[in-house]
Amino acid sequence: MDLKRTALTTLRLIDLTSLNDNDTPGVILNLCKQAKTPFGHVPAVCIYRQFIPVAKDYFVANKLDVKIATVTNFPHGGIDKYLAIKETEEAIKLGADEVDIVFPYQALMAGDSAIGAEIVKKAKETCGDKVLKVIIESGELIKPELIREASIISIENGADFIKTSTGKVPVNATLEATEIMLKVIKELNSKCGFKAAGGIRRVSEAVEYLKLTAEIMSEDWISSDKFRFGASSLLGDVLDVLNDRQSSTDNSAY
Ligand SMILES: O=C[C@H](O)COP(=O)(O)O
Repeated sequence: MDLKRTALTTLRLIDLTSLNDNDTPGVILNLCKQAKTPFGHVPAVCIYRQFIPVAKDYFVANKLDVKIATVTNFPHGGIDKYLAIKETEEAIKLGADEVDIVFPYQALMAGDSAIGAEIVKKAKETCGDKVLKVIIESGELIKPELIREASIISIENGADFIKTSTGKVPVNATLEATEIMLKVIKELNSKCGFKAAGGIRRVSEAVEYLKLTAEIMSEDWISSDKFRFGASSLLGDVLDVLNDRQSSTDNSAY
């Protein structure tokens, strides 16, 4: 696939993200305006839940089918299940189409796998037919066996997607974690999707994730109902490539 086609594929997989403490309704409105480009629109925006109404109003008024994702139990993946579920309920009430919940990864590292299973199960019950993505924070889990375990627990308890990272820790999406997570999805013969998030800023990086995913799952598997990039600045590079401003560092394609 040439670089432009790869950029177009990438565009159709981006959860365009703004999760900053200084976000305002104006910042989020601006993000929503960027969701539609001359080359098509991204599948979703990912924002804090207090901004869901702003985004919803904008997409409804502009008749745009861009999903609204938000985050809960974010970013630390605490073990307070009541809080995690209350936040998830609030998100759904506010109109979220997709909830990205942080798995209690620190509890798992300390040997407690039960709380993760419980939170994911209850969160999926709360989401109903809305999409639940479970952020396992693979860069903190570090060990392959823990990344595997968090992925398995999430999938077995109802995750619609497993997601690498919050974007708020030193190590975010990596190809190593991606390989482990995709192999779990495959092994379990699961319908679960995958989201690589945090630190992916260029088409030349995105292409490596697409190549790996095509190798493990197949090229046909890669569509927005199964694969997403969570990214705050990847769209800029995608548009540079599509507009012939070709800023992506190399000519990788897959
Ligand atoms: O879920 C998405 C991440 O928070 C975005 O991270 P990024 O700002 O490094 O692209």
